Amino acid sequence: MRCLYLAGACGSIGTQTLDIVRENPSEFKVIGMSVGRNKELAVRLIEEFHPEIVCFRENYLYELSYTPKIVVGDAGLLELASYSKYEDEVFVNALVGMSGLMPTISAIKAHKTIALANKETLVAGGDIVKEYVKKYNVALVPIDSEHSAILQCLQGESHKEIKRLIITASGGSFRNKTRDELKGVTKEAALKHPNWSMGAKITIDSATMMNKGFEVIEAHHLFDVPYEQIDTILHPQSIVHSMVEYKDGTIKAELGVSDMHTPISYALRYPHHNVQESKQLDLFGLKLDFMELSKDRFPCLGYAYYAASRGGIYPAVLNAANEAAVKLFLNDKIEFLEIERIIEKEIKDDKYMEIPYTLENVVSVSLSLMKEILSRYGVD
Ligand SMILES: NC(=O)C1=CN([C@@H]2O[C@H](COP(=O)(O)OP(=O)(O)OC[C@H]3O[C@@H](n4cnc5c(N)ncnc54)[C@H](OP(=O)(O)O)[C@@H]3O)[C@@H](O)[C@H]2O)C=CC1
Ligand SMILES: CC(=O)[C@@H](O)[C@H](O)COP(=O)(O)O
Ligand SMILES: [Mn+2]
Repeated sequence: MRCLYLAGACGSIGTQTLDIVRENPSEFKVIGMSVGRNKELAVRLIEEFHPEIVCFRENYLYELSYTPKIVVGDAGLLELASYSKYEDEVFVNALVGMSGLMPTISAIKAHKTIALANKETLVAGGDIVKEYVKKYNVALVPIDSEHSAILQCLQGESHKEIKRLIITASGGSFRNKTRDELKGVTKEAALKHPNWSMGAKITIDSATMMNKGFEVIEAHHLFDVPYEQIDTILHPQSIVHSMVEYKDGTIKAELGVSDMHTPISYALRYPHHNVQESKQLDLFGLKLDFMELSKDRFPCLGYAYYAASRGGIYPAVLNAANEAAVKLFLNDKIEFLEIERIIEKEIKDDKYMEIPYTLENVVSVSLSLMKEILSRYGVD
């Protein structure tokens, strides 16, 4: 029995993780969960899964039929991640944003396997997280669909044979628009992803292509592949979830329907696939297009490579500026194109070069930058 600690249980990845637990009660048990601001959903999930420890995002009064250990807020997330009683424990990080970094580190210190959806963890603190992974000798398994695909394509292969990783991108909600047509696009339109149903932040990240930039950084850390060997390609159907090209010309790809249950299930069972049948891809009539992904059309992708090349704290600055800018866009404070302008200004600023890359600095610089950008527009 794998014992799960699920942070972000009420979100898109969180609820899909719980679908898998619900269908496989002999394989998985939820020992802990963190719930969000949707009180009704939070209570429903707690009553259904009866975790021993629950982290509430805010300090409301909840009426429950039993008495779990209750913890609250950011400190509570760390308690949830550190709580440990069982043999085979997995911390599923389905939080969104910078809030995912410290709980990941606490869970590593508690010797838990990490099933990671929260890509911001690796964008902001990749090298530091990897040091902890090594020191505590835990497994870090990606949930993100592209990285799940790459992980599968790398099974049994040796690093020296890899030519490049090829990460596929759908193009997001505005993929058919020119840059001129992006002026004045609405939040409602931005939130309509063509292929995946996901939380609001990642859907906007997909529309700006920052999601792909983050995935390049995430892949670099997960698979120890240099940035020069990580490419992206436009693939509007999101059927090929990513590929690995080998030096002998072989390309391995992972294909499937656009359903996050599959990569979540693989991460929970790694290195095994689910033995029960789920949604199958219909190979007849399958149409697969691949096109160049232009950094002129999608500058955020270029910003991610640029921040990565600057190294040190710059990927954390990229992440924090993006997180604040997306929040402003979702709060109707800025236009869509302002997101990339806010990010560009920060990553081109030389002032961050003097800041040593430590965990403390990653957290403090990120939080103060987010606060500063939000305060420019009167948002907390
Ligand atoms: N959704 C997807 O298909 C995919 C997502 N990912 C990545 O997975 C992560 C989760 O994404 P997704 O599920 O879409 O996001 P959602 O917004 O749907 O869910 C995130 C959950 O985390 C909770 N949360 C956020 N911040 C905090 C905090 N500070 N303290 C406590 N709880 C918090 C939210 O609470 P509340 O309910 O109050 O908002 C919400 O329930 C992201 O990093 C995303 O990039 C990667 C690949 C695919
Ligand atoms: C499902 C998933 O992994 C998302 O990160 C997805 O990749 C978003 O799609 P695009 O960023 O390719 O639009
Ligand atoms: Mn992805």
